[in-house]
Amino acid sequence: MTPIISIRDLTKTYANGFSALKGVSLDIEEGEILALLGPNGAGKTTMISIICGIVNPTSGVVTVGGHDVVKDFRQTRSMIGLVPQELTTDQFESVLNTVSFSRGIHGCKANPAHIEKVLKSLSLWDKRNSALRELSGGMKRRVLIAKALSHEPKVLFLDEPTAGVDVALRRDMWSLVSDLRREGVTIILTTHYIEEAEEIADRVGIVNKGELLLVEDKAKLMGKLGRKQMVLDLVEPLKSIPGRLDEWDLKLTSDGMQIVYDYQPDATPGSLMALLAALELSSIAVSDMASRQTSLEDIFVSMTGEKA
Ligand SMILES: Nc1ncnc2c1ncn2[C@@H]1O[C@H](COP(=O)(O)OP(=O)(O)OP(=O)(O)O)[C@@H](O)[C@H]1O
Repeated sequence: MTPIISIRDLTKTYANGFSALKGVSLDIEEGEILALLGPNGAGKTTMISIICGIVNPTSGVVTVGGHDVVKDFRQTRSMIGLVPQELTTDQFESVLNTVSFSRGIHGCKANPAHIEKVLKSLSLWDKRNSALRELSGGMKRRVLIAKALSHEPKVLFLDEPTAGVDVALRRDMWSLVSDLRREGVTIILTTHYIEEAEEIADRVGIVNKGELLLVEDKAKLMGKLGRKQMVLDLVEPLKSIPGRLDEWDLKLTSDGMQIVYDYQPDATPGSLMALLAALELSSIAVSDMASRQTSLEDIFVSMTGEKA
């Protein structure tokens, strides 16, 4: 399948000499949800801004729907909806005018029915005649999304869409994302909330210091890098782990009341059962046990050395 977005050897060096992107290549398939994760300053916004034609690349080629984002700017821009981090629109304009005007800017014919549908889906219809400055922060965010959807884009970029928004808006946003995806819209989001990426993305890309460290199907990534941890609560405190349990590489908590076992389920099938049997043979009684999957957060921290 031809990717809807193709990025080849993309670099960006800003005027002050700072190298924000150092050779990124990536294909984004039509209809997928891709989450780009990375610490502050990793280069995510720079990458999005280049695809959207707001920032010029230093070198490399980016195409959207087969069109070059620099040479065919108008064509590529009309296919894209961008929800930026901040509102930069005229604060005195009404919600309805702001969103309708945005559709016009992208060269689309007026379509009041579409604008009404978008405003209703974002619970903004009742506020359509209010000036932007009269809206709460969360409602302004909704306007940003409405603007991005005004011209029925094939690709939607959400740059930190849920930073600082309340639970209700976050929930609405993700249900909107699911609806759009069902309609075939390709969605690329940047987020610091890894649980969000874990929940909604098909693929996850990790960006750090201007490089794309990996991009991988989310389930595969979790399978490959994800590990499990089993915590066993002991009936009696243990001074040290007996030598006969060496093969499991166990850790004992400082109070001696828990044994922690890190393992990769696929790589060592049956090892958990064998461990339980060996514990019994060593007369170590277990009162309870719990397992936890290594999260995307753990994977992210291990790759970038930073918290998201
Ligand atoms: N106009 C500019 N001139 C110089 N440096 C810039 C400019 N814009 C961004 N940068 C730098 O490029 C780097 C990448 O910034 P970018 O906004 O792309 O990161 P990000 O991954 O989106 O970060 P965040 O998660 O904080 O939004 C940062 O170090 C930033 O300071």
